[in-house]
Amino acid sequence: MHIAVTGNIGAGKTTLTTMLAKHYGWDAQFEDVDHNPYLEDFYADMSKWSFALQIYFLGSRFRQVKEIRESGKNIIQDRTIYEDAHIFAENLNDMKLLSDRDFKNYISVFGLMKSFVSAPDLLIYLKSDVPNLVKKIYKRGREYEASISIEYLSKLNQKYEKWISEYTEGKLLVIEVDDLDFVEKPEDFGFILEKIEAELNGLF
Ligand SMILES: Nc1ncnc2c1ncn2[C@@H]1O[C@H](COP(=O)(O)OP(=O)(O)O)[C@@H](O)[C@H]1O
Ligand SMILES: Nc1ncnc2c1ncn2[C@H]1C[C@H](O)[C@@H](COP(=O)(O)O)O1
Repeated sequence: MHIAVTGNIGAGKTTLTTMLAKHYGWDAQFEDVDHNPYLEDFYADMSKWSFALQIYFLGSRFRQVKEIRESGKNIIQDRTIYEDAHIFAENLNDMKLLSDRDFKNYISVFGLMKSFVSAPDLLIYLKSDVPNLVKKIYKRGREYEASISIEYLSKLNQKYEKWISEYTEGKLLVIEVDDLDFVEKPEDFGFILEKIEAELNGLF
């Protein structure tokens, strides 16, 4: 079984993925952030590094897709390949930080890869508003993310809302996380587990 956690930067994906993997004994797949050779440069100069970063994330995410297909294990994944294309690359193109020529090139490679990608059995969307995302990004304290603007996060949130409203590839669970503290409050984590189990009924 393949479960994926989706949502904007700082929504709580990595935290929830870690907690669910521990709770259910699933294997977890995380984003390539700490050893990412482009991320810090990207935040310093988005226009210069956007194409290189998108190609890097696409390759790294496709490697995960391949592992999920081949492993036969229960896997929970922190962010999907769809988000790279439909949220981040598209938004960078809208913001003129990724040229039309590079975006077309990227989308043509993504299109080829897409035919090998199966949607997760369950997609869990962590919905959060921009002020809360800012607070959580600040709490996490990655220095290079200090330059992330409200405008950038708002545009990403709009893309997420549109993408989720049109998502039909598999089961979808939307969790509004702004009033939940699943890190500190066991009852909030319990609330999320109940929702997941209701969706998974029939998949196990
Ligand atoms: N629901 C929550 N309540 C309180 N703190 C949270 C919550 N979700 C995430 N956090 C905190 O916010 C920060 C960012 O969370 P993280 O899981 O890294 O987000 P993401 O992977 O979506 O970018 C972390 O410091 C985490 O502990
Ligand atoms: N495809 C991407 N393009 C630009 N930036 C991306 C992409 N995928 C992830 N990121 C960034 C956003 C954050 O700074 C880090 C980690 O993501 P997070 O949502 O905090 O788990 O990578």
